[in-house]
Amino acid sequence: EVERSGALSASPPAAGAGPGGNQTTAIIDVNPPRGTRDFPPDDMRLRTWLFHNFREVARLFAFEEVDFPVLESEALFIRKAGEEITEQLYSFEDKGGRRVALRPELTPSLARLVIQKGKSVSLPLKWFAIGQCWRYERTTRGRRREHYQWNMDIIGVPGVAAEAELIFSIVTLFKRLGLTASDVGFKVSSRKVLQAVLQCYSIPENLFGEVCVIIDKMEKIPLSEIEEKLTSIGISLEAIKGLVQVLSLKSLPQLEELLGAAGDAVADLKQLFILAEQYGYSQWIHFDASVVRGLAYYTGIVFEGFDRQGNLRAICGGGRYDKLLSTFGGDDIPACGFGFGDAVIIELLKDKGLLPMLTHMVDDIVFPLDLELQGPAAMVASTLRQKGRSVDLVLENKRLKWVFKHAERINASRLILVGDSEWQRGMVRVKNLSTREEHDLKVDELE
Ligand SMILES: CC(=O)Nc1cnc2ccccc2c1
Repeated sequence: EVERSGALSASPPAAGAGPGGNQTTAIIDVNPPRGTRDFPPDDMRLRTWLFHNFREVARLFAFEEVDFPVLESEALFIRKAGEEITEQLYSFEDKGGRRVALRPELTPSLARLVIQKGKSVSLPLKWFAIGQCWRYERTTRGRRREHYQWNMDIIGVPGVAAEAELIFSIVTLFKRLGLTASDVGFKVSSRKVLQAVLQCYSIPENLFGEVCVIIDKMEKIPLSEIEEKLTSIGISLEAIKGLVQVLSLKSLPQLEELLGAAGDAVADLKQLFILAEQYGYSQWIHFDASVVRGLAYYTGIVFEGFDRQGNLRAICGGGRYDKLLSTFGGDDIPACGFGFGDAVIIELLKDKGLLPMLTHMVDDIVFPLDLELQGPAAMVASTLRQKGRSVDLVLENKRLKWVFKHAERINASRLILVGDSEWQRGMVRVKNLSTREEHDLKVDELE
């Protein structure tokens, strides 16, 4: 059992036999830091498979991949709306006295890059990124402190056609993973609904973000606490009643009745549902006024992907954020996007028996039958590699029994034996490991 007292053990053992002899070798905690994960081969294959599907969908939708530093200026994420994501910011002061943070999300970095690029990029932009995001979660909840997020963003398109396309890109991903509209769906609403209500109770615009963040906790904390938080930021009881009422609406016609067809909240939503019909994914989405999402910067359509069984947290979420770039000092550029985490989707696929069986596969094992043939064996390996075959070259003097066992473990298709008598004739012995058939081949006949 490895010492679990932090990274280096407090009481190192007596002088170890480490290099230099007289150093004491501290016991390193071989587990990753709390809330983080390693990706050994099996897990890495699953992650690579998932990210390959993210990238394939992005390619189908003609999005370009971008990336940013995992470390950003803290200022990028400081928002006064009480969001969990900013309260759990993984931030610190670096050796240059700068306030920096491990990014908790990708959207602010994307906004920063768009502004930085300014006129040198032509709108609209369709960019995507897959990046690790961090939070400093009090260990009491034992939740993960990092996850990978797939983000897709459309910058410069003011109309809901952008949101319709983004939601369809997620539908496309779900289909690729084997999920159907009976497994998952999207709840769709618009923050313009809340905006309309706040306006009719003449609540100041600057409270909008905060109200949304509080309302987003509706399902997580008791209504009394919601009311208390809203009251504490100056929202009248009457306005709170109005908010709660509008959030419980179950249909667009009901919403239209309450808000009137005038407000562009209803118009946006109607247009989005018409587009969804035309894309053919209507049965994947429905209006749900209670969807708010917990990020302060959303200004319009918001949506979240959920499992219809209702066992899991949201699979993904997104929306329109038309003001974010201008709050960073950029031009007033409309934008919308979503984030899709690497955790809930895997749990869902596990529940549905849809996880792929991924194994390490190698084309050829090359084995020199004795040490003098290591050189020729390496040449045979590189000939095969030049033809694009993956080759595991046996690097030590192993018994043939071990080589066969090893071939099984790595699912090799062929075993290439380099033996003295064959080599004298420029040949190697090729054993097909599934048919057991074997024959001698000239090296340059190998493919
Ligand atoms: C289920 C899960 O791992 N969630 C998770 C894990 N780490 C995060 C880190 C930053 C922001 C959100 C995060 C969300």
